[in-house]
Amino acid sequence: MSEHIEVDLGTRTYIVSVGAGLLADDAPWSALRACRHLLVVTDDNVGPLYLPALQAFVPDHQLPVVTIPAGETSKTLDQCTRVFEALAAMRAGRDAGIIALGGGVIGDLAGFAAACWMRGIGFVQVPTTLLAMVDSSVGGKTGVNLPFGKNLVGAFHQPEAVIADIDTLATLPARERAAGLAEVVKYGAIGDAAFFAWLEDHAGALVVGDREALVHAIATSVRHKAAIVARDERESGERALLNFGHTFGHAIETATGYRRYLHGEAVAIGMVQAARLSERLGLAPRGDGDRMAALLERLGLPVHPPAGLDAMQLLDLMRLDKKALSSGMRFVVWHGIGKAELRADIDDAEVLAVLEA
Ligand SMILES: NC(=O)c1ccc[n+]([C@@H]2O[C@H](COP(=O)([O-])OP(=O)(O)OC[C@H]3O[C@@H](n4cnc5c(N)ncnc54)[C@H](O)[C@@H]3O)[C@@H](O)[C@H]2O)c1
Ligand SMILES: O=C(O)C(=O)C[C@@H](O)[C@H](O)[C@H](O)COP(=O)(O)O
Ligand SMILES: [Zn+2]
Repeated sequence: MSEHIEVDLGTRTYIVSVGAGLLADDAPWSALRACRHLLVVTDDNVGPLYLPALQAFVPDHQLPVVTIPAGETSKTLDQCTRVFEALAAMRAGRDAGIIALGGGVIGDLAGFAAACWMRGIGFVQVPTTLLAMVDSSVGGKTGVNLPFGKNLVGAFHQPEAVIADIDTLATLPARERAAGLAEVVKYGAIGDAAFFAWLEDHAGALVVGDREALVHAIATSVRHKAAIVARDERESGERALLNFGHTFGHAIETATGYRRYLHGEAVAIGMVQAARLSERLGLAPRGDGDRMAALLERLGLPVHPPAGLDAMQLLDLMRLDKKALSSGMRFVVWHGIGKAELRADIDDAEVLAVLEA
């Protein structure tokens, strides 16, 4: 049984398919059927596991593949250049397409390469991590990191389709599953108190990778994201709520060289910091931050920032956040479980107090 969720963007509308066995049918191919050249981008964990399923559809020739070393430190312009070199070697034109097979690192990087090659070619997202299924494969934010900050070079470029085969989650390490659950908690925290309560009731099942619970969490998350993206594709307003916890989280990832924390782990810490900031400002009811931290901890996520990070350095990194305006930083503040708001009037001193706590 598969779920098909529409991301309604007019002529660029596409479907997110969530279900079992999708890699074994021709779903990733059908969206790119008109492409003269196809390139698969994957990483060195995912490729050996799931490339054979894609290759089965073209038994007569070897699929062109770029394999990136796994992990966040590969989300770079250098690795993106390898994709461009492969496209050039194939003599790929504007009718070429890319299949992004992997987690969010692969989806963001391959999507960015697709956005840039000849000013834009088609691509299909085939997410294989929970995080990529619930968040990164949907919505068209693509890009790479710089040492100065996360996703600083990027483009909005929507995929032609998203094929989330939940069978691939069977090989995903538990730590990676937990990282994906952080973004799932985010949807409940910013806009769906009933879903947040469901997550509290099903935390045990989610931690052990119960299929039914995961499918419900994925489909609910994708529905939330698809609806927000359809209303505000380019983050001129509401979409910024999806950045809850990310101003803090991205600064932590950057300050630790993209090595110490998975993105979802940094977001978990960042959401708790955003909750604490909101509590300090009297915006969130006291106790809701503790409730969120308790859920995240039960899901196996960190909720405290590491000791030894310099608060001023973090504040400086946060100033390069994409939500910032000439007037200063903007924060997604929290009004407690199920409600968040984008605000531009937050005093740096309050932020510093949270960073120093
Ligand atoms: N574009 C967006 O809207 C958006 C949203 C959220 C996160 N992101 C980005 O996504 C990235 C994080 O994505 P991620 O958490 O998927 O990380 P990731 O892509 O690094 O994948 C995590 C790890 O799991 C491995 N892996 C992937 N699928 C597997 C499978 N099925 N079985 C076994 N191993 C598997 C990978 O090789 C990697 O080591 C970050 O760069 C973040 O900034 C983007
Ligand atoms: O889709 C969005 O919009 C998000 O903000 C989702 C986030 O989970 C994701 O990490 C995103 O890549 C962050 O975007 P950025 O604009 O802050 O780089
Ligand atoms: Zn995120």
